[in-house]
Amino acid sequence: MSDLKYQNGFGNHFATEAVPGALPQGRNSPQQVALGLYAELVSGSAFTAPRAENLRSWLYRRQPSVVTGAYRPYAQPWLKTGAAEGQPMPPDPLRWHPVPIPRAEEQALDFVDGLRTVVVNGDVEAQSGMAAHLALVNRSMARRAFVNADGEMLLVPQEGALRLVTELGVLEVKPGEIALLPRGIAFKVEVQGPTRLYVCENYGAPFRLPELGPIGSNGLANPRDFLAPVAAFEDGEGPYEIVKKYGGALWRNEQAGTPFNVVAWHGNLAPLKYDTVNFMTIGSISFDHPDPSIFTVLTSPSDTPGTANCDFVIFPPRWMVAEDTFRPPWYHRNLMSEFMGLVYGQYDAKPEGFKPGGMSLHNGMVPHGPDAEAFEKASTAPLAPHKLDNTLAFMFESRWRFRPTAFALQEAPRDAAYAECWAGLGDRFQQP
Ligand SMILES: O=C(O)Cc1cc(O)ccc1O
Ligand SMILES: [Fe+2]
Repeated sequence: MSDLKYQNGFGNHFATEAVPGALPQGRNSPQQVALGLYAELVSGSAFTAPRAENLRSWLYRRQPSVVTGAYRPYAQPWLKTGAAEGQPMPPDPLRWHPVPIPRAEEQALDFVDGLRTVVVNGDVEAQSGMAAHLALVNRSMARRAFVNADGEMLLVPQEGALRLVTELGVLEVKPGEIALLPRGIAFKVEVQGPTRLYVCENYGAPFRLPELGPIGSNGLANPRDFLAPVAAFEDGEGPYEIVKKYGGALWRNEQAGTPFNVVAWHGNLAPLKYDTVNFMTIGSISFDHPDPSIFTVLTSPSDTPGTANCDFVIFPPRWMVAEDTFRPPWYHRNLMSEFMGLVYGQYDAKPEGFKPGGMSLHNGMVPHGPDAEAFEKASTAPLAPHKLDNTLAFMFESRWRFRPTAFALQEAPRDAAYAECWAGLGDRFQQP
């Protein structure tokens, strides 16, 4: 990893130039931009969105993005979009073991070709819903960029580090960190070896920090820990391939030069990275297991208050101190649908069966909770303060039911015996 520079602060209005004097001062679109650059505005919201939700950045670049070729369809049969491309969903809990990362000699996969959609919901044309993908990657993108006009992408690396070259600069992320790439911003993914990541593709309202209510003005994910890149552009000759996701399909074209030609930019629409070690967890210091919403890092609201299009929730290392309390999650059924992954370590509700790199799906109103072994242990454990350490699980939680893809049901290593993990929960009623 190199010593990249970053700018701090979720939602900040950043200003950065890779060459001194490139950024216009006092106006956005002077008659002539310095250094022969072109001005280009990228909006992540309607122009008229309320100030608190308005997202846009000004890019000063060597050529504007209109200088490109015509698009033709690009085949990526594993990439699916919206509920319509999912399979019928049984009302069962589902779980998968880690999907192996193919060896580069067997099947070379970059980020675009390595995407495997696991679950989908919503409708991309209605700007609502999301997909959870895996990306199984063993090769860097070289003169190829990806642009997702269908949604913003939240990357959760699980194995292997990523170098993300974006129009707005370079970010490096490793397991334990996440990256948020705004809709429509070109990026490419460089890897160092076999790499697995979870990806949330959010068709809905952009992710933002959750309201804190009575928690107050600090805590959970603090804004200053989100890092944006500084302006950087690449040199190098030769054509570039642009792969664009647009309307649920992939398209490709060739253009003469690199899209990573932005010499300066300013604004609040920017890729971000965040290290989950900076998440300030809050939990019970008296009794009872709180709702997992206390672990929300980012939320994409829907048009119903408090009922998210998608919440990104983490289960990081933390102390368990609650008295006279069954400390793991309770048994439950929820309106919301829960897709989970495990970056590393053990998850307290499923210490053995849920593997790092694996996935689980508990859709709306599907009962779930600790497996029989976890129940037994937690029901009899001494309630001394206990650190859940070396662990990071996460959840993409959505108001819309997820549909698994054909890949998830037929290709991925599904744990066919998942439901048996609860079979040992016998009737223990003691009639007085
Ligand atoms: O089901 C799960 O494992 C996720 C979850 C965790 C928790 O602490 C409370 C509720 C919940 O859905
Ligand atoms: Fe749950």
